[in-house]
Amino acid sequence: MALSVEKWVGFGSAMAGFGLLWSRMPEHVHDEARHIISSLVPMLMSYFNPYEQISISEYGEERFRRNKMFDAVSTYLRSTCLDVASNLTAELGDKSKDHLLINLDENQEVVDNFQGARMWWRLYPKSAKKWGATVISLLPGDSDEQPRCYRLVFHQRHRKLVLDSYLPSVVRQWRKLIDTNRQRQLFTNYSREGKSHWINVPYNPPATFDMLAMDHHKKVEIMEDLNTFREAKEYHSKVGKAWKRGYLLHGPPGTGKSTMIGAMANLLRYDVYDLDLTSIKDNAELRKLFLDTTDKSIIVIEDIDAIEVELTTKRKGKEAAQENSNSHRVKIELPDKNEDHGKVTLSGLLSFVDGLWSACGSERIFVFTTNHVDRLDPALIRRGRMDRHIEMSYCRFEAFKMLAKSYLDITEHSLFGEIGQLLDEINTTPADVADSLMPRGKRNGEMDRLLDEMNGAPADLMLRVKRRREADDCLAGLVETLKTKKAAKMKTASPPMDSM
Ligand SMILES: Nc1ncnc2c1ncn2[C@@H]1O[C@H](COP(=O)(O)OP(=O)(O)OP(=O)(O)O)[C@@H](O)[C@H]1O
Ligand SMILES: [Mg+2]
Repeated sequence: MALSVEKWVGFGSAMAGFGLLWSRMPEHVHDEARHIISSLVPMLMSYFNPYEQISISEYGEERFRRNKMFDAVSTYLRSTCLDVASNLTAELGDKSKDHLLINLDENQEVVDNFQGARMWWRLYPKSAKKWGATVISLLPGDSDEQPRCYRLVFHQRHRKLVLDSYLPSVVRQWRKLIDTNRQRQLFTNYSREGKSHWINVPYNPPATFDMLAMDHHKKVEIMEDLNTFREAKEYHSKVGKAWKRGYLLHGPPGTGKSTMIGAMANLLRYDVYDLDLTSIKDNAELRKLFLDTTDKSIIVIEDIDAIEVELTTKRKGKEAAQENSNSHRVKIELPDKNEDHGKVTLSGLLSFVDGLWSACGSERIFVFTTNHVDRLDPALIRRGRMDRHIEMSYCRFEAFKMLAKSYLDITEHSLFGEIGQLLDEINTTPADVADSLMPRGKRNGEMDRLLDEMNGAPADLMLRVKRRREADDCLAGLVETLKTKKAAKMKTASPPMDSM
């Protein structure tokens, strides 16, 4: 069938050539005959060549810009038609060290079926010449050095199907595939010659919601909220709301706020933009940075309280400001009269969170973190602006059990009761507990002796014994740490003897 498609297309080219020849010799032919033959040529052409084709060049109109449709077709064919192809190419992808990228080789033809219609695809090499036939060409110019291009051949009765359904479905599937396979990026802003830019690095945060130690119901609620947000494109357009969501994560240092951001990025597979306000000159720069962010991203401003303190001090007057003058806090200020020129202002920031500019771009999540929620300006945290306020708190027994499962792979132990009680009595952060649960690999004479005695036992049994011993050590160490903290707390709580 492939051959016959080529034959028909070739025949069409011959007919087209004939039509061209005819148009070049008008003076030798009677006008009326010329008119009849000219109108017959297209009919003959479509009779003899019922196939049409679409070319999708590797580069767009301006030559230097890659044609995304070409990439869409490559990805689509890779996922649907490789099984039937005999000539393939292989290269190492940049996603991971062993990630193989298999593609169709040049000149390899494959057939795809779409709603009962057959589609013939072929990748033409760089210097391929144009075909004749009826061409809807996306290929620019007439230069001999044509870039590589895919040619899609289909029966002319399927033209509408191809243009209205088939190609859009190729693009849809491509977007879905790149969404799941894409390497996520972590962006941060920096300033060069007075201008702000984003730089990025590949981002694979290790944190997941599974390993996040916090109240289970709260965790499930947050995950559901994020999943609902991701699916809520139509809802947002129906109610006329920008498709964005604001989270305020608050709690003492080491309670998992940054870890939660990584877990969110993992769950949604979004990029993260870590916005450093200290290096932004003014609102115009801030706007530029926001406009440079992409959809499906989390925009993070950490320690927003540092900004708010400055804001509050400015409003409270110079005295209070002086107290904080040697702090490293960010200069975000309310626009005093006409003073907003040359500064990043709170209103400038808020215009992106839920003001006029928030409608630019969609599927964005804003996350602000703070250690001091009480210091924040109500304007920043009012409901509707920050959709959810999530408190990350000290480690209690339930959170501890999650950490023990992640770090030591245990769900019960004789010390659990004592640890639970101590955690109720003193405020310890999950970061501190996690630190105690990390096996230090320190030498343990008793364990070495035991393992020596077990010499010759199955390897997995030895490993289990080793793990169990490590867990014993870590939990005993945690009990010690917690007891020391409790003693210190009691000492500060009770008045010194000489004051009695
Ligand atoms: N809730 C938690 N669940 C699991 N691990 C946690 C949790 N909280 C803290 N950790 C551990 O402690 C480390 C520090 O936590 P993280 O940086 O997320 O705290 P934070 O709340 O962002 O602190 P800060 O306010 O100082 O920025 C993490 O790398 C993680 O290993
Ligand atoms: Mg943090």
